[in-house]
Amino acid sequence: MSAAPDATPVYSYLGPVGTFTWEALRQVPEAEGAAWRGVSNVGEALDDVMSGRSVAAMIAIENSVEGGVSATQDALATIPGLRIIGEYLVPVSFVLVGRPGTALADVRVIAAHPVAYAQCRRFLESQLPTHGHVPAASNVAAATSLLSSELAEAAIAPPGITDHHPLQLLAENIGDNPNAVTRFVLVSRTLGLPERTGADKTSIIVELPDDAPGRLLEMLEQFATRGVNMSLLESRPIGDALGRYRFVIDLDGHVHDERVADALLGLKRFSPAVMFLGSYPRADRQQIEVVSQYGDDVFTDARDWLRGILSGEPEA
Ligand SMILES: O=C(O)C(=O)C[C@]1(C(=O)O)C=C[C@@H](O)C=C1
Repeated sequence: MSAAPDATPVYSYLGPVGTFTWEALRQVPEAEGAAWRGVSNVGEALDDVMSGRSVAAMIAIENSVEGGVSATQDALATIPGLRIIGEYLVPVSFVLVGRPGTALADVRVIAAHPVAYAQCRRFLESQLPTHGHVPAASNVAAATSLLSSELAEAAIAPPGITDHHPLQLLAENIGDNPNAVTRFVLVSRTLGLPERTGADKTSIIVELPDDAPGRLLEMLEQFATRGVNMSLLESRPIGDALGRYRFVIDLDGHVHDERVADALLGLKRFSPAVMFLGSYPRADRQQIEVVSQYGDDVFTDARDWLRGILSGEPEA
């Protein structure tokens, strides 16, 4: 799982070893026996994929407490050609660690990954109300920074960090929500569209044509009128002016499902910018229940009927 001989596929992930992103990559059977490249941020991971340095990258996309990871959503919206090919869930919990001999009362500054920091607010506000925060590239990087720098007295890290580094546990289970989960996606440019499994998700990013009243409803109607359920809808600023947003959307189903394909065609006619980010198996492998009126055969029958009319066949 380290240095890559020429033909060995490389997978990029937010390193170093032991991050939650590393945990997510351990769930990918194809990455076993491949070379793993630990990088410092999402941009670097995606750059590896775009340049061909790696076949795929694992990146965090959403946390159940903190919401969407904006760096990931914005990168996927602006880098064309990237495709999500898999989804993975990792339960996340956090500990506070310091250099040996440190007491909780000594802590003035905490090193932490911003997404981890945001998930530990309650503990920090009650136990260390006057602390400062230095951002770290990852949870493990936050912890190891204590060993090479005196910038912070403590770090937010994954449980188990003290098994691998000479650090002292200051507090356990400091996350606001004991059931917190982070959702990761495996992103590639070259590994093809995953097959339909019946338990799939499709991710897209959509812009509205203008800000006329009812445009958002018009976008949502594309799904409602085809029986397509949404499991995620988030807005992100486009960035060129105040009040302009793009929508990050997850749909139940695969682009090979007729109802999903038809909804995408409707969206494409309506929106000036639709980005297809991929169809891939859901992490929970839960089969999607499709109302019979939106089954594949209903769409193909309707198409056959129209084809008959166009070719002049008499109606049966
Ligand atoms: O620092 C890590 O361990 C990571 O894998 C990064 C990351 C993230 O980017 O959201 C992953 C899960 C946690 O929610 C906090 C941090």
